Amino acid sequence: MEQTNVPHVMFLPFPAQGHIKPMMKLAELLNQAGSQVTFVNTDHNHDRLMSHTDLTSFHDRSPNFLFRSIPDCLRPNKARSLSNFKELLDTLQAVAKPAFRQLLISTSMRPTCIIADGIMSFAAIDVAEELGIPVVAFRTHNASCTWTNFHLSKLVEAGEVPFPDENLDKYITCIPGYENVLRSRDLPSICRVENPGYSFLDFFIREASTMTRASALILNTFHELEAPVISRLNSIFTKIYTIGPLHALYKSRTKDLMISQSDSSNGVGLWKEDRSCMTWLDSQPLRSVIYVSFGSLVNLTRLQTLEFLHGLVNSGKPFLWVVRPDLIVGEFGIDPMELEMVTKERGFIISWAPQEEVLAHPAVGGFLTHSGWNSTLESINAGVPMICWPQIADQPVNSRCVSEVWKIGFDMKDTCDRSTVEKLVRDLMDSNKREEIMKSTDEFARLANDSVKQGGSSYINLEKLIEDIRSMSP
Ligand SMILES: O=c1ccn([C@@H]2O[C@H](COP(=O)(O)OP(=O)(O)O[C@H]3O[C@H](CO)[C@@H](O)[C@H](O)[C@H]3O)[C@@H](O)[C@H]2O)c(=O)[nH]1
Repeated sequence: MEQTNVPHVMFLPFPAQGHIKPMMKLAELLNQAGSQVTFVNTDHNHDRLMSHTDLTSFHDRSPNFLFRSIPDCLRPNKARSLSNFKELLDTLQAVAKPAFRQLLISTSMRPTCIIADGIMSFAAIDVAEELGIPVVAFRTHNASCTWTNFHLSKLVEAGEVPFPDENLDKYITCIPGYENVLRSRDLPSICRVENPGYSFLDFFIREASTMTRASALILNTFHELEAPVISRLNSIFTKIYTIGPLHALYKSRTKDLMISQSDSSNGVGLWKEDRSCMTWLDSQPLRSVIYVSFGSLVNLTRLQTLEFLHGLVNSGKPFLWVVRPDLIVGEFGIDPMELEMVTKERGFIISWAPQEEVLAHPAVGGFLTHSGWNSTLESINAGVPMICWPQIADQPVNSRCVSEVWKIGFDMKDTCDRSTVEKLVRDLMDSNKREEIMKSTDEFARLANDSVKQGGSSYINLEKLIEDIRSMSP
């Protein structure tokens, strides 16, 4: 394989929007700092990304950037949604490692390093070790959930997972630093199992362990938000680069480098954005709108959709609601026309929003979210308080941190009824509770914004990462 002094970084994200998006931002930042980048998606996501990407403007701002793909071996017409997640994970585990190895040995320019998603360690680490290429793990969760995941096997050993009884409000004892924070119900969703051999839990225990063979860890968070747990993570990784919020760091760096951006997601995404909501937002009063989105994976039943709908309408607040097309075609889904009829007066329904821009719009005063980490971080950065309705993965941990640690929102975990939705929307949007919450929301927004400016913690950590990758070059 050819060697040059230009560092070549190969990215391997897990095939989901919430993983690809932050890794793409970092990939572009490294590319703009002089690295050759190869970004490896699955064939399915590669095609989706290409169909929504303005490649001309992309390559104008990010030259020397190659897209490559590997199969995921799921039937082409099968949705890569939550309902097929287990099948996707199974096929990926069967094919990704040999396909990635093949790609590495056939590439004309040997990578200086691989930045692999923490939950793609099964595909990246053995191969990288065999070929002598350093790997840096990128975990797309926050530090709190990453730390929690490193304790999954301890939770099983201690008999705290599977949950010993029906009381989900019991505090967990074996995660240092979280003894008075996390209850059973706040653990990652994979802990809600009947027996510890359950494949998702087993998979995440294995991945957490394999990931520790990486030489360093990248987290999309900022030091000022999670300093205590980041220092605990230093007992596992001596080198940790906290470089979040990455979307904001991206904006800050590209501004400094005077590189133009096309739109909020920089012209790269798995869904096509509908910008019509921006005009609607322009017509709404200051801080009056509640933005509602459950990310790219979470599904709602018809019943849940109706509870949210009535709660929102009864709150009397205008709302902007992202209803993904795949959300409403399911067996229990709701017809978007039906939704639109009921919401006509106060609501605006959209299939995919330019979310970063929506959250930054002055009309938006609150965010009803599933607590995906990207959404949470985007909300923190925009200074928008949250109502959290966590469902899967890291979301229960994130919502607990939002309500109990950072105090920037409410957690409606494990409830879904119209009266709770109505009450929490009113509390968040115009009660004296809002005043309290806004104090910490404003403070964390300030800290997030400072961290991505020149001299800020995330800005400096990105420079360290760039330097460390350069020093790996022969
Ligand atoms: O209409 C929309 C809705 C979402 N987004 C973007 O899509 C991303 C969604 O990411 P996230 O909030 O993290 O949710 P998921 O897509 O559900 O992400 C998965 O991956 C994340 C990172 O690992 C986890 O934190 C989540 O729990 C997991 O569900 C964000 O950047 C949003 O800005 C849009 O641009 N438009």
